[in-house]
Amino acid sequence: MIIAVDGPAASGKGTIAKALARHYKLPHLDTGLLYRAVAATVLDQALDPEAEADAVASCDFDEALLADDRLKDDLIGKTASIVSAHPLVRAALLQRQKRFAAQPGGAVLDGRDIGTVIAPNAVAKLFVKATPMIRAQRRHAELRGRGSNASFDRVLADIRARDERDSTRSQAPLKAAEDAVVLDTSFLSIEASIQRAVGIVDAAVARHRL
Ligand SMILES: Nc1ncnc2c1ncn2[C@@H]1O[C@H](COP(=O)(O)OP(=O)(O)O)[C@@H](O)[C@H]1O
Ligand SMILES: Nc1ccn([C@@H]2O[C@H](COP(=O)(O)OP(=O)(O)O)[C@@H](O)[C@H]2O)c(=O)n1
Repeated sequence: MIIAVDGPAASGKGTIAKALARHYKLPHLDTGLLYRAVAATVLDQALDPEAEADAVASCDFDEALLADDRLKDDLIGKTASIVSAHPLVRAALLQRQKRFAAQPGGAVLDGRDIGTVIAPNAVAKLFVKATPMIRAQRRHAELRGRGSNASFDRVLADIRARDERDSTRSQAPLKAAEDAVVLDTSFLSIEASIQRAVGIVDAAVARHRL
Protein backbone atom coordinates (compact mmCIF):
# COMPACT_ATOMS: atom_id res chain seq x y z
CA MET A 1 0.00 0.00 0.00
CA ILE A 2 1.40 3.40 -0.99
CA ILE A 3 0.41 6.41 1.13
CA ALA A 4 1.13 9.84 -0.35
CA VAL A 5 1.31 12.83 2.00
CA ASP A 6 1.77 16.28 0.46
CA GLY A 7 1.50 19.82 1.73
CA PRO A 8 3.29 23.12 2.29
CA ALA A 9 6.09 23.86 4.76
CA ALA A 10 5.36 23.12 8.43
CA SER A 11 1.82 21.96 7.75
CA GLY A 12 2.56 18.81 9.79
CA LYS A 13 2.93 16.42 6.85
CA GLY A 14 6.21 14.94 8.12
CA THR A 15 4.77 14.31 11.59
CA ILE A 16 1.71 12.66 10.04
CA ALA A 17 3.73 10.62 7.52
CA LYS A 18 6.02 9.25 10.24
CA ALA A 19 3.02 8.33 12.41
CA LEU A 20 1.27 6.62 9.47
CA ALA A 21 4.44 4.65 8.72
CA ARG A 22 4.55 3.45 12.35
CA HIS A 23 0.83 2.66 12.39
CA TYR A 24 0.80 0.64 9.16
CA LYS A 25 4.37 -0.70 9.62
CA LEU A 26 5.60 0.75 6.33
CA PRO A 27 8.94 2.31 5.39
CA HIS A 28 8.89 6.12 5.16
CA LEU A 29 10.71 8.58 2.90
CA ASP A 30 10.81 12.31 3.62
CA THR A 31 11.43 13.44 0.03
CA GLY A 32 12.14 17.03 1.14
CA LEU A 33 15.42 15.71 2.56
CA LEU A 34 16.61 14.85 -0.96
CA TYR A 35 16.10 18.45 -2.14
CA ARG A 36 17.63 19.70 1.11
CA ALA A 37 20.71 17.49 0.53
CA VAL A 38 21.10 18.98 -2.97
CA ALA A 39 20.76 22.47 -1.46
CA ALA A 40 23.36 21.76 1.25
CA THR A 41 25.80 20.48 -1.38
CA VAL A 42 25.30 23.59 -3.53
CA LEU A 43 25.94 25.80 -0.50
CA ASP A 44 28.96 23.78 0.71
CA GLN A 45 30.59 24.07 -2.69
CA ALA A 46 29.75 27.78 -3.01
CA LEU A 47 27.72 27.07 -6.16
CA ASP A 48 24.71 29.08 -7.35
CA PRO A 49 21.31 27.50 -6.50
CA GLU A 50 19.64 29.57 -9.23
CA ALA A 51 21.94 28.00 -11.88
CA GLU A 52 20.41 24.73 -13.05
CA ALA A 53 23.81 23.19 -13.98
CA ASP A 54 25.21 23.92 -10.48
CA ALA A 55 22.14 22.38 -8.84
CA VAL A 56 22.20 19.31 -11.10
CA ALA A 57 25.90 18.74 -10.33
CA SER A 58 24.89 18.59 -6.64
CA CYS A 59 22.29 15.83 -7.12
CA ASP A 60 25.08 13.31 -6.68
CA PHE A 61 25.30 14.29 -2.99
CA ASP A 62 26.98 12.31 -0.22
CA GLU A 63 24.36 9.87 1.18
CA ALA A 64 25.55 10.51 4.75
CA LEU A 65 24.13 14.03 4.39
CA LEU A 66 20.58 12.65 4.59
CA ALA A 67 21.08 11.91 8.30
CA ASP A 68 22.66 15.31 9.02
CA ASP A 69 20.54 17.47 11.34
CA ARG A 70 21.76 20.66 9.67
CA LEU A 71 19.49 19.85 6.69
CA LYS A 72 16.70 21.27 8.87
CA ASP A 73 18.27 24.77 8.87
CA ASP A 74 16.04 27.46 7.43
CA LEU A 75 18.62 28.61 4.87
CA ILE A 76 18.77 25.05 3.55
CA GLY A 77 14.95 24.86 3.32
CA LYS A 78 14.87 28.09 1.37
CA THR A 79 17.70 26.95 -0.94
CA ALA A 80 15.96 23.57 -1.40
CA SER A 81 12.93 25.44 -2.73
CA ILE A 82 15.16 27.20 -5.28
CA VAL A 83 17.01 24.09 -6.51
CA SER A 84 13.81 22.02 -6.62
CA ALA A 85 12.28 24.36 -9.22
CA HIS A 86 14.85 23.23 -11.82
CA PRO A 87 13.30 20.51 -14.04
CA LEU A 88 16.63 18.66 -14.37
CA VAL A 89 17.00 18.46 -10.59
CA ARG A 90 13.52 16.96 -10.29
CA ALA A 91 14.36 14.52 -13.09
CA ALA A 92 17.59 13.47 -11.35
CA LEU A 93 15.72 12.61 -8.13
CA LEU A 94 12.62 11.07 -9.74
CA GLN A 95 13.58 7.40 -10.13
CA ARG A 96 14.94 7.10 -6.61
CA GLN A 97 11.58 8.24 -5.20
CA LYS A 98 9.54 6.09 -7.59
CA ARG A 99 11.62 3.03 -6.64
CA PHE A 100 11.06 3.71 -2.95
CA ALA A 101 7.31 4.00 -3.53
CA ALA A 102 7.17 0.82 -5.59
CA GLN A 103 8.93 -1.47 -3.11
CA PRO A 104 7.04 -4.66 -2.22
CA GLY A 105 4.55 -4.06 0.60
CA GLY A 106 4.35 -0.34 -0.06
CA ALA A 107 5.61 2.82 1.59
CA VAL A 108 4.71 6.22 2.97
CA LEU A 109 6.25 9.24 1.23
CA ASP A 110 5.83 12.89 2.07
CA GLY A 111 6.64 15.94 -0.03
CA ARG A 112 5.03 18.25 -2.55
CA ASP A 113 4.35 16.03 -5.59
CA ILE A 114 3.89 12.52 -4.20
CA GLY A 115 0.20 12.18 -5.06
CA THR A 116 0.56 13.99 -8.40
CA VAL A 117 3.89 12.77 -9.86
CA ILE A 118 5.79 10.22 -7.76
CA ALA A 119 2.93 7.88 -6.87
CA PRO A 120 -0.25 8.88 -8.75
CA ASN A 121 -1.44 5.31 -8.09
CA ALA A 122 -1.20 5.65 -4.27
CA VAL A 123 -4.05 3.96 -2.40
CA ALA A 124 -4.38 6.90 -0.02
CA LYS A 125 -3.50 10.54 -0.70
CA LEU A 126 -3.53 13.26 1.91
CA PHE A 127 -2.96 16.95 1.35
CA VAL A 128 -2.06 18.47 4.71
CA LYS A 129 -2.51 22.20 5.15
CA ALA A 130 -2.64 24.90 7.83
CA THR A 131 -2.75 28.70 7.71
CA PRO A 132 0.55 30.49 6.98
CA MET A 133 0.46 32.14 10.44
CA ILE A 134 0.09 28.82 12.23
CA ARG A 135 2.75 27.16 10.08
CA ALA A 136 5.12 30.05 10.80
CA GLN A 137 4.45 29.71 14.56
CA ARG A 138 5.26 26.00 14.40
CA ARG A 139 8.39 26.47 12.30
CA HIS A 140 9.54 29.40 14.45
CA ALA A 141 9.21 27.31 17.63
CA GLU A 142 10.99 24.41 15.93
CA LEU A 143 13.90 26.60 14.75
CA ARG A 144 14.16 28.29 18.17
CA GLY A 145 14.35 24.86 19.75
CA ARG A 146 17.31 24.12 17.51
CA GLY A 147 19.14 27.26 18.64
CA SER A 148 18.22 29.56 15.73
CA ASN A 149 17.46 33.21 16.54
CA ALA A 150 15.38 33.79 13.37
CA SER A 151 12.59 36.33 14.02
CA PHE A 152 8.95 35.30 13.65
CA ASP A 153 8.46 37.85 10.87
CA ARG A 154 11.33 36.39 8.86
CA VAL A 155 10.06 32.84 9.28
CA LEU A 156 6.58 33.95 8.14
CA ALA A 157 8.02 35.81 5.13
CA ASP A 158 10.12 32.74 4.20
CA ILE A 159 7.09 30.46 4.44
CA ARG A 160 5.06 32.76 2.18
CA ALA A 161 7.93 33.04 -0.34
CA ARG A 162 8.39 29.26 -0.34
CA ASP A 163 4.63 28.68 -0.83
CA GLU A 164 4.68 31.07 -3.76
CA ARG A 165 7.78 29.51 -5.39
CA ASP A 166 6.66 25.91 -4.78
CA SER A 167 3.15 26.44 -6.14
CA THR A 168 4.00 28.49 -9.22
CA ARG A 169 6.94 26.50 -10.64
CA SER A 170 6.40 24.92 -14.04
CA GLN A 171 7.12 21.31 -13.02
CA ALA A 172 5.40 19.36 -10.26
CA PRO A 173 4.03 22.45 -8.51
CA LEU A 174 2.70 22.09 -4.97
CA LYS A 175 -0.99 21.27 -5.35
CA ALA A 176 -3.44 18.72 -4.05
CA ALA A 177 -4.01 15.74 -6.34
CA GLU A 178 -7.62 15.64 -7.55
CA ASP A 179 -8.23 12.50 -5.50
CA ALA A 180 -6.43 13.70 -2.35
CA VAL A 181 -8.27 14.27 0.92
CA VAL A 182 -7.44 17.68 2.38
CA LEU A 183 -6.57 17.65 6.09
CA ASP A 184 -6.43 21.09 7.72
CA THR A 185 -4.33 20.80 10.89
CA SER A 186 -4.59 24.51 11.82
CA PHE A 187 -6.70 23.82 14.89
CA LEU A 188 -5.84 20.17 15.51
CA SER A 189 -3.30 18.86 18.01
CA ILE A 190 -0.63 16.50 16.73
CA GLU A 191 -2.54 13.54 18.20
CA ALA A 192 -5.85 14.66 16.67
CA SER A 193 -4.29 15.20 13.24
CA ILE A 194 -2.72 11.72 13.33
CA GLN A 195 -6.08 10.20 14.30
CA ARG A 196 -7.78 11.99 11.40
CA ALA A 197 -5.05 10.84 9.01
CA VAL A 198 -5.45 7.20 10.09
CA GLY A 199 -9.21 7.55 9.57
CA ILE A 200 -8.65 8.94 6.05
CA VAL A 201 -6.25 6.11 5.14
CA ASP A 202 -8.54 3.40 6.57
CA ALA A 203 -11.44 4.80 4.53
CA ALA A 204 -9.30 4.91 1.37
CA VAL A 205 -8.19 1.30 1.92
CA ALA A 206 -11.81 0.18 2.42
CA ARG A 207 -12.84 1.98 -0.82
CA HIS A 208 -9.92 0.42 -2.65
CA ARG A 209 -11.04 -3.09 -1.61
CA LEU A 210 -14.60 -2.61 -2.89
N1 LIG B 1 -1.06 19.59 14.56
C1 LIG B 1 0.03 20.17 15.07
N2 LIG B 1 -0.07 21.03 16.09
C2 LIG B 1 1.03 21.64 16.62
N3 LIG B 1 2.28 21.46 16.17
C3 LIG B 1 2.45 20.62 15.14
C4 LIG B 1 1.35 19.94 14.53
N4 LIG B 1 1.82 19.15 13.53
C5 LIG B 1 3.16 19.36 13.52
N5 LIG B 1 3.54 20.21 14.48
C6 LIG B 1 4.91 20.70 14.76
O1 LIG B 1 5.20 21.66 13.73
C7 LIG B 1 6.54 21.51 13.27
C8 LIG B 1 6.51 21.20 11.76
O2 LIG B 1 5.92 19.91 11.60
P1 LIG B 1 6.40 18.92 10.45
O3 LIG B 1 5.59 17.68 10.59
O4 LIG B 1 7.88 18.78 10.46
O5 LIG B 1 5.93 19.74 9.16
P2 LIG B 1 6.26 19.57 7.64
O6 LIG B 1 6.82 18.17 7.45
O7 LIG B 1 4.95 19.77 6.94
O8 LIG B 1 7.25 20.64 7.32
C9 LIG B 1 7.17 20.42 14.13
O9 LIG B 1 7.86 21.04 15.20
C10 LIG B 1 5.96 19.61 14.64
O10 LIG B 1 6.22 19.02 15.88
N1 LIG C 1 8.56 16.21 -3.07
C1 LIG C 1 9.15 17.39 -2.82
C2 LIG C 1 9.66 17.67 -1.54
C3 LIG C 1 10.26 18.90 -1.32
N2 LIG C 1 10.39 19.77 -2.34
C4 LIG C 1 11.10 21.06 -2.20
O1 LIG C 1 12.00 21.01 -1.12
C5 LIG C 1 11.75 22.09 -0.20
C6 LIG C 1 11.99 21.57 1.20
O2 LIG C 1 11.00 20.57 1.45
P1 LIG C 1 10.70 20.02 2.89
O3 LIG C 1 9.51 19.11 2.77
O4 LIG C 1 11.93 19.45 3.50
O5 LIG C 1 10.32 21.33 3.69
P2 LIG C 1 9.33 21.56 4.88
O6 LIG C 1 7.95 21.40 4.31
O7 LIG C 1 9.63 20.50 5.91
O8 LIG C 1 9.65 22.94 5.34
C7 LIG C 1 10.33 22.54 -0.49
O9 LIG C 1 10.12 23.92 -0.24
C8 LIG C 1 10.14 22.21 -1.96
O10 LIG C 1 10.55 23.28 -2.78
C9 LIG C 1 9.85 19.48 -3.58
O11 LIG C 1 9.92 20.29 -4.50
N3 LIG C 1 9.24 18.28 -3.81
